[in-house]
Amino acid sequence: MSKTAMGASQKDFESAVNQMKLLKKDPGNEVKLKLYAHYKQATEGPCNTPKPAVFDLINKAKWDAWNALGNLPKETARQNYVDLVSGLSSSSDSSSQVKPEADRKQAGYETLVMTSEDGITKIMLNRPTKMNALTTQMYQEIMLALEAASKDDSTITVLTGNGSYFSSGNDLTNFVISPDELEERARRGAILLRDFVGCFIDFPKPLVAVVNGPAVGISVTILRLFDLVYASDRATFHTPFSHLGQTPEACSSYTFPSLMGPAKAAEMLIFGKKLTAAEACARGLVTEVFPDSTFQKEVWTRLKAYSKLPRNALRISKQMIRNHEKEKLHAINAEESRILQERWQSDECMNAIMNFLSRKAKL
Ligand SMILES: CCCCC/C=C/C(=O)SCCNC(=O)CCNC(=O)[C@H](O)C(C)(C)COP(=O)(O)OP(=O)(O)OC[C@H]1O[C@@H](n2cnc3c(N)ncnc32)[C@H](O)[C@@H]1OP(=O)(O)O
Repeated sequence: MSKTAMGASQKDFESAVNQMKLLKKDPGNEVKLKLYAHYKQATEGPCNTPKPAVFDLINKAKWDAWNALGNLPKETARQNYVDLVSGLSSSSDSSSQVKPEADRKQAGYETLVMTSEDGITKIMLNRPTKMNALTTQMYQEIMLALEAASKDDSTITVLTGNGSYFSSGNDLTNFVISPDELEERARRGAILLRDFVGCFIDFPKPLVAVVNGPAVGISVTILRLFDLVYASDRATFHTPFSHLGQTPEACSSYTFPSLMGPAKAAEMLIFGKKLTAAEACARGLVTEVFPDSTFQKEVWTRLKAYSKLPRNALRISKQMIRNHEKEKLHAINAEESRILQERWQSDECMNAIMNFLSRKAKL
């Protein structure tokens, strides 16, 4: 769609609105909120409706997005809307050409980069501008990637993050839903969580976390299910569950007390104390800390050497260490997921999410 010196014409705008109706792929909540806000600004001007009630999550998120545009001129909003739709249409045009199943599986992941060389399969979380926050799609892709890695001929599997963060944990926009969807979404979220954590409990090969930067929430608790955790000295480890009206997951209600003792576990899991990499190492959550300046070089040199060790011996030793606890871990995982299903429907949790989304609270 061409721009004129005056920006998008009314005709361009109307055509973009129609194009949106034909879009095959859901562009995600974040883009939908931006489109909504620019549409309202282009057609009605600055936000002019009363702020919805705090528990009306979906309308509140829409109102916030529109209100955030302030006095943006209608013409600019119109142009932004047209640009947004045009970006979406071109990406969906290219992805709508149906690829053969085999090709799609190879090209595969939208939120991860998966590579395999020197006996190491690397799964890299790839949403660096969102601090690798974990969307529903990402949980699903990680499960698929782990399944593929468990069957490939690599010796070691590595999980790491692209950009400055390892991961900021669960993507809080997963919770932007209308109140009548809440119960069903919480139910599905609990199943997703149980299956996701289950993949780590059952993973058959040595699994290594290369923690390139800060880790939050589930990206911290899951670490106890890895065999090695290497951290940059820039990494921090933060589990602010109570602040979010939530409770521990990934078996951490059991693994953390048994790893560091109940008093230290309580400091992290109940009171949300953020640990430095050195503190996490002292508590046994991290295997070794490296200076950030040499982190990648040192870690990958080490892992390449380990990957040359006899593959079956590594795999069997890992299973011998882990098998004692497997059944117990699955039971704990199921119970933690059940409790979170209830928590996600609580006022405490909804308030905390709204505070983050309206930028009132950050960790
Ligand atoms: C179904 C399974 C559920 C499993 C249960 C799991 C529970 C958890 O993991 S609880 C932990 C949840 N995570 C958080 O509460 C972190 C929230 N994020 C933050 O507090 C901050 O973003 C930060 C401290 C991680 C980073 O702050 P800062 O360096 O100032 O960067 P920004 O806040 O500007 O972030 C850049 C960009 O990324 C978006 N983002 C970051 N983290 C998340 C997140 N967890 N969920 C959604 N979005 C996130 C942030 O909103 C910014 O986006 P834009 O404003 O669009 O640039």
